[in-house]
Amino acid sequence: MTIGLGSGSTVYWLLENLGKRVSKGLKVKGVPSSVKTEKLADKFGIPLTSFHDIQELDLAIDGADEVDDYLNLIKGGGGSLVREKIVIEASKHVIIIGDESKLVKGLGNRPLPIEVIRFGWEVTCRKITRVGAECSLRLEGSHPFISDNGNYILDCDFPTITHPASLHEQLTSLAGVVETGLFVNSADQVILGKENNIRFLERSK
Ligand SMILES: O=C(CO)[C@H](O)[C@H](O)COP(=O)(O)O
Repeated sequence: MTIGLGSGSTVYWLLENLGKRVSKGLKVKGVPSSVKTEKLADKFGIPLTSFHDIQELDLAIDGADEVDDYLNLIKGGGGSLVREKIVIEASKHVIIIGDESKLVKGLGNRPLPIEVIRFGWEVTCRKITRVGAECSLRLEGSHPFISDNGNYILDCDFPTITHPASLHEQLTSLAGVVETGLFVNSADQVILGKENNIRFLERSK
C-alpha cells in the first residue's frame, strides 16, 4: 500500500505508530508532504517513495487546522500546504485526523495560509487585502518563514468563509499566489479525537 504522509504535530503520532507497525512487518511505502515529515519517516523507519516511481497513492492521512461540517478544510498552519495538496490530490482516499478543537461551524476562525512567491509579495498581499482579508507575512523569529518550496506564506484573516471554493478560485487567479490553504472536496473521512472517544465524519457521496 502507498500512503501520503501529511505534516504537523498530529501526523507525528501517525508516523511514530506507523513506524512501529512497519517494524512488525506492515508493508507500506510513504510519500512525505514536507521535509520535516520526510525526516520523521526516516527516523521511524517508514520506507519512502516518490511521484517519480508511482502515479497515485492508495491513501493520504493528514491533519488540518479547521474542518467544517461539509469537510472543507483550512490547512497550512505548518506551511506545507502546497505539497500537502499535491499529495492529497494524488490519493484515492483521504483521511484527516485531529482533535475536536479543529471542528468549526464556519471556516475562518484563524487566518488562512496562502503561499506566494517572494517576488512582489507586497503587491500580492495588497491584492489579497482587496479581496477582503488582513494579511501578514509569516515570520520565523525575525525572518520571513520560507516554505519547503522556497516561497513565503501570508496569513490572511478573512471574515467567516462562507464560499470556500469560490474564494479559493478568486485567490488563485491572482499573480503570485501559488496555493491557498483552502481544501474543498478533499477529505473523505475526518477522525477527531475527543477526551474519551472519537468523532467520525464522512463526506456524503
Ligand atoms: O496543514 C498542516 C501543515 O501545513 C497541518 O496538517 C495542520 O497545520 C495541522 O497541524 P497540527 O496537527 O500540528 O495541528
